[in-house]
Amino acid sequence: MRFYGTMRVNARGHLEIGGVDSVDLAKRFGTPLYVYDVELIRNRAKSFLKAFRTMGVEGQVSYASKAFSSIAILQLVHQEGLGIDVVSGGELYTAMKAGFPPEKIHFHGNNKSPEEIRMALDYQIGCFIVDNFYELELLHRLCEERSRKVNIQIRISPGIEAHTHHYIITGQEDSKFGFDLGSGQAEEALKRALSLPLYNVQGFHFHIGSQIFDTKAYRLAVKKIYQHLALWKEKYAYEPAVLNLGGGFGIRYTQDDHPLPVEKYVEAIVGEVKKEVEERGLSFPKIWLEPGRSIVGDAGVTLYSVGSMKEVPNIRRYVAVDGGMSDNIRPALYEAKYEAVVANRVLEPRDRVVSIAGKCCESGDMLIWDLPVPDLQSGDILAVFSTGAYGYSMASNYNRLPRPAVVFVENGEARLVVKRETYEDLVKNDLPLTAYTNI
Ligand SMILES: Cc1ncc(COP(=O)(O)O)c(C=O)c1O
Ligand SMILES: N[C@@H](CCCC[NH3+])C(=O)O
Repeated sequence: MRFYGTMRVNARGHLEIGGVDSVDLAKRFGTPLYVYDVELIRNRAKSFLKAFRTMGVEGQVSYASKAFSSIAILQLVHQEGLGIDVVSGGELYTAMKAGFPPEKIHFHGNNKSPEEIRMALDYQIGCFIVDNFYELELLHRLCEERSRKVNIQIRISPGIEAHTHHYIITGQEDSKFGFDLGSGQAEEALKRALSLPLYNVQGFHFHIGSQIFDTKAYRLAVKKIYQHLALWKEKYAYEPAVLNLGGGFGIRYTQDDHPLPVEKYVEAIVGEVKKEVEERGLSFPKIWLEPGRSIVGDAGVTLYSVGSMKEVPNIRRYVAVDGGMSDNIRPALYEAKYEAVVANRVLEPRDRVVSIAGKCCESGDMLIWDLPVPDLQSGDILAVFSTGAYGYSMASNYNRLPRPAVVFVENGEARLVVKRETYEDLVKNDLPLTAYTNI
């Protein structure tokens, strides 16, 4: 097992994160528990910003808050100088509750409701990423209603298939997101947007997918869009002030993943844009990125307590933990792979192989197949790595399991940032049959 960030093994042979013993964390806050290495999050945010500075270009880095949204994480990324992207009224509300400056928020989504749009207009957020013709008209109508002019970016689907799980590619032609580039939809969207007086068309956005390990698809997408930008300058005298390339930068879940340092993505993207604008005599736009997973993904670790075990003779040993698909749906949804250690016995030889089952009533609720471990006992603490992105944010109350607590650790201190849900939380919106029939 390769440790990273502030993780290490302490003198008790326990996994330590942010200078705090993870076994103590499990005792103090209970399990399952999401633990975030704050220093690692800060460093990831800094690396993106530094990469732009090193390249000598203006960049905006907006954390994709769908990866993990809570008041504390948004305050943390704000401290580090990032903007954010939100995709729903709920994410926007969380950002406003966190005191996030509205001008540094931009709003994504392929089906923003009129209520969500009005809310964003009233908060005076920085930019709307317009996804489709319906929204192009709707947003403008609501701008008229509120007498407000807004910044927009046009989301393009560039027709690129990035090499990743087919559920998380988004830039291909046959996609629910954005205006298709090849068929002329994107041009039509630009033409219409330019004719609408309450729009300031900042530029274009694309996001080609998630958990991408090379720079090829980004470079290709830049190349593709510039073929059109040169033409659009001639036809509409329009050049984008912003080119937003979304997120998608891969992280390490297991030893088979070999992510690039974030600087490499920034270098490749900036390099490609520079080449294109120089060749075509266009002006250099401000480049925006929207990393989610690469900011918080490997900074998150989930701690579970080991409970029951079952041996299927000559086949497999199942070890069940006190969480599962309710706090991490990714193995069931994407066949996502994870690595883990026994946090209270990290240095012991890992001479057994077991499969880690969740506690939900689904055969598919398996967190890790074939994990090497020491001889496990009920009560051991299992630490699953790289759960920081799309773990808590995709958690559910399936089987009426309360969602875990979330703790930030830094410099030897632990801070509770999301309370564990209670059974009372689970029923607080339920109404008895009598109330229901009276509505
Ligand atoms: C529009 C957009 N931007 C940014 C992201 C963040 O992606 P990632 O977490 O892979 O960096 C996503 C999610 O895939 C997205 O849909
Ligand atoms: N939720 C996904 C990725 C999709 C991101 C949102 N466009 C994951 O866990 O990997």
